[in-house]
Amino acid sequence: MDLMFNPSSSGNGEDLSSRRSVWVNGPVVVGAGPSGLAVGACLKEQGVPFVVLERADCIASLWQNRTYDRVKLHLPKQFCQLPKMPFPDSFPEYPTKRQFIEYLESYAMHFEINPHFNECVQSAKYDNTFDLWRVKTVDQGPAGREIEYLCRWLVVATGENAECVVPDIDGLAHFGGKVIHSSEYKSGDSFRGQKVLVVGCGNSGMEVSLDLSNHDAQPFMVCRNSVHILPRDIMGKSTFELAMLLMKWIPLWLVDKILLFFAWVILGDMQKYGLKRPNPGPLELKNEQGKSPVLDIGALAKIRSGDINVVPGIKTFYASSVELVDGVTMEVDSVILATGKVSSLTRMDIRKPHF
Ligand SMILES: NC(=O)C1=CN([C@@H]2O[C@H](COP(=O)(O)OP(=O)(O)OC[C@H]3O[C@@H](n4cnc5c(N)ncnc54)[C@H](OP(=O)(O)O)[C@@H]3O)[C@@H](O)[C@H]2O)C=CC1
Ligand SMILES: O=C(O)C(=O)Cc1c[nH]c2ccccc12
Repeated sequence: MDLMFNPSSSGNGEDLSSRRSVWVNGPVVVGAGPSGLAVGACLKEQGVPFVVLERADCIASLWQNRTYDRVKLHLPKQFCQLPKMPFPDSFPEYPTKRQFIEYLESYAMHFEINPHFNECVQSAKYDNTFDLWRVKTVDQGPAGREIEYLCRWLVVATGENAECVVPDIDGLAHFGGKVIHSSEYKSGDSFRGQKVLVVGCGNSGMEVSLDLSNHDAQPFMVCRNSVHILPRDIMGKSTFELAMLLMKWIPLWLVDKILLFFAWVILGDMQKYGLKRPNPGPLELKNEQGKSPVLDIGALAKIRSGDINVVPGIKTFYASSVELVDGVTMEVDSVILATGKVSSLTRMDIRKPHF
């Protein structure tokens, strides 16, 4: 039987060398992003042994490898800090990418969380016979070694942004220019002087378009549908904080009306620029469809000034141009797909216990 309990590892899953099955005397946590680290810190404080499995070669790989250089948290730091260790006082209200990563690294070090890197979870199945989880991983290295972790508890902390959404748009394969997903975008520096089609108008599409414009590129941002744009701050307070505060006292629909009133006063009517608002309010939309409102950090001013152009949905790509649903065809040099990300839960085969 390949089930090998390993008392010498004292439940921390070390000393695996050639073994294929490892007993973890506590939970297995999948993912070493902010949530996985937070779970690890809380378990550590309680003296519960655990193992964190991470497919990348570092903690917080989304932040380290799949965000652009100038990104900042767009919610104030008090809403983004992890349990038991606040952000340093010296950090600004909206920490930069570098600061956030620095904080997460010192957090992992402080709580002595040492994830098993380069181990990608393929499946997690609950074995009703033995009353334990069987978590299968594949090493991301060339050997592709497989390990099965056996544990009684499983924490999946793989986040909502694990996999890039790359839509199948007509003709895109024939487009001759550069095509990247927004998660590969680092800076507008390499797009100077180019006409760049940014597909999608969520927070990524808006922020990438702003960054492109700040680097003397000419962004065209596709808004095929509608989007809620809110100011990041309202009268010196973050919109998020204001929304959370109001929600304690008044119903969600009324908070939505208040947010939209402030958005209208501060940002004006954006419809004339091709940015229609969805019918449900911003909080209702987030609650019911998980769609985040855009928090404006400067893109709207660029849209108003004509430095960023909003265009409708895409019909077809050609070798060096794109045809839009309104019949207009325009030459573009590059395409950035700011079309979102999804959780990796559907890729992982997770079977819960049946009682
Ligand atoms: N500074 C920060 O903190 C930042 C935070 N984020 C967060 O990351 C998460 C992901 O954001 P983001 O990457 O913007 O993804 P989103 O899922 O929020 O937005 C995707 C956008 O792509 C559009 N889209 C998808 N497919 C197509 C298509 N085939 N043609 C045209 N448009 C298309 C969607 O339009 P439709 O609505 O019609 O489907 C939508 O506008 C969010 O929670 C966001 O708040 C992102 C960037 C910066
Ligand atoms: O950061 C995100 O992805 C969000 O969705 C933030 C968010 C959720 N609900 C809000 C209400 C007002 C402002 C921001 C948000």
